[in-house]
Amino acid sequence: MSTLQTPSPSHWRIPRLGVTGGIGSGKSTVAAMLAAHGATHIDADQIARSVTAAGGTAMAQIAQVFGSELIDDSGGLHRERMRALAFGDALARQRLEAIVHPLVGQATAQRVLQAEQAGAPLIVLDIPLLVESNRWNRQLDRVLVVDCSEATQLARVTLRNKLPPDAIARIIAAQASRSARRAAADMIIYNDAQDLGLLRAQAAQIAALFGL
Ligand SMILES: Nc1ncnc2c1ncn2[C@@H]1O[C@H](COP(=O)(O)OP(=O)(O)OP(=O)(O)O)[C@@H](O)[C@H]1O
Repeated sequence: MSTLQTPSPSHWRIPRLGVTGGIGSGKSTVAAMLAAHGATHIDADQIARSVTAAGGTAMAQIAQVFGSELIDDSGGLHRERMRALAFGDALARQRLEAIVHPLVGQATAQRVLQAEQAGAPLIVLDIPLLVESNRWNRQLDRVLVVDCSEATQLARVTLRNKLPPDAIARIIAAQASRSARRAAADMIIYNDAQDLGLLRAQAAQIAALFGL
């Protein structure tokens, strides 16, 4: 478990809760449940998709560095080629991340500011690669990890994305291990049950910890 950092009263601000977990763990579902209790949900994945959509802030740089090969017909990032590149060429992945991640960070910071100005009681940042990247640590007050077995991840992602098992296994292997994720957690929800009611009850307990 990481050390809890309580801001001093003079710097007191709206709490920021990072929610993370492996692919298919249920983090977006939990974040949406917390939003139903009144939290503002900021989705880093959705922000990453918007900066790499046609006209997105990352696209000019991506075209400059990678050429037209990574651009789809609409002018956005060609996701299928990007995935193939990212899994086959570590250097290319790093170059792409060096373009995209700072822009996601900036857009996220802007959304946080907007949520603070709007007086949100809790800001939930849904960040798939929170543990893999060390850029978020200092911006979060607490980290909630949604954890489940690889068998559960495989079953859920097979159902949702219709991806073959070996492709899902590759994604799981490229992400942080369960133990690394749990070591970064202040709170953990174990989400192996196929039961949204149970998950909702756990999310309600977390929301209550923040006074929601
Ligand atoms: N406890 C549960 N009971 C039933 N279905 C669940 C449960 N938890 C998650 N799911 C389902 O599993 C799928 C994956 O959940 P979700 O999208 O929240 O995961 P995620 O961690 O955000 O995944 P990704 O990283 O791929 O975006 C969804 O279809 C969701 O409805």
